[in-house]
Amino acid sequence: MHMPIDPATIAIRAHNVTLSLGTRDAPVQILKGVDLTLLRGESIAILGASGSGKSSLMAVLCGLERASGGDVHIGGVDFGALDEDALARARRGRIGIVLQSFHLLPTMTAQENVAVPLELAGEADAFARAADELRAVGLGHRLDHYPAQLSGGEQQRVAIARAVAPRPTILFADEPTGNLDATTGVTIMDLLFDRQRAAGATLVIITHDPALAERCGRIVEMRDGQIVSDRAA
Ligand SMILES: Nc1ncnc2c1ncn2[C@@H]1O[C@H](COP(=O)(O)OP(=O)(O)OP(=O)(O)O)[C@@H](O)[C@H]1O
Repeated sequence: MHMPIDPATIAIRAHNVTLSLGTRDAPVQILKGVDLTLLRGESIAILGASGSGKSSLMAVLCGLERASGGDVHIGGVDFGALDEDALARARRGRIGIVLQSFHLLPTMTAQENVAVPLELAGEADAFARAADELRAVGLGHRLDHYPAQLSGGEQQRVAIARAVAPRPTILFADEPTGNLDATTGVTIMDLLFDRQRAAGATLVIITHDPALAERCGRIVEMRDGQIVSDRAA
């Protein structure tokens, strides 16, 4: 028997989500009716072959891409009903994203990269908070370094600090260790789980790596734009 889920425990609820891209004459059905409920504080791996729709699903779940059909509620807010400004406001501070290729701003120091989003979110002590977050990922001695002066693993630590600093309720990581060697990758994942737990955030990790997926509490598998399995790890 299924127990009903308390709505207060839901971080994201996607219902019958479809995504169609391409041109009007040649549309491509990328997501084909995805139902997914993610709970507060849980960690979920989204596993699937290249082209199965993992990144597209993430883009829809975090409001970067609008679903063509169905609906996405994040923290109880219906993202489909928001205009662009309201969507940007709703995303800010609520959603953190870590990508494979770090995406740090090259003209800003590590501390500035972390502080600027905090300032945008209206934090009064953004630079002090940024320094604290960088210390928490072991980069207290690299505050004034520019991305080009940091190793790949260090850059990903900055990206994690930046994503976590605004205390998001949901953290997305798309192949976060894809550009790192295996040992650095494990260290980075340890940090990501550590910071997730500290923030009490829901963590969604997109990966090809079954070993990494097994470290999450739950594994969702995609194939050809659909979820084909959803199980506890
Ligand atoms: N703008 C677009 N127009 C048409 N098709 C697209 C567009 N963006 C993505 N696709 C297609 O949608 C499918 C899903 O892509 P997506 O990037 O979500 O897959 P993925 O599972 O994340 O793959 P990977 O692991 O290789 O990153 C692919 O077949 C891709 O070619």
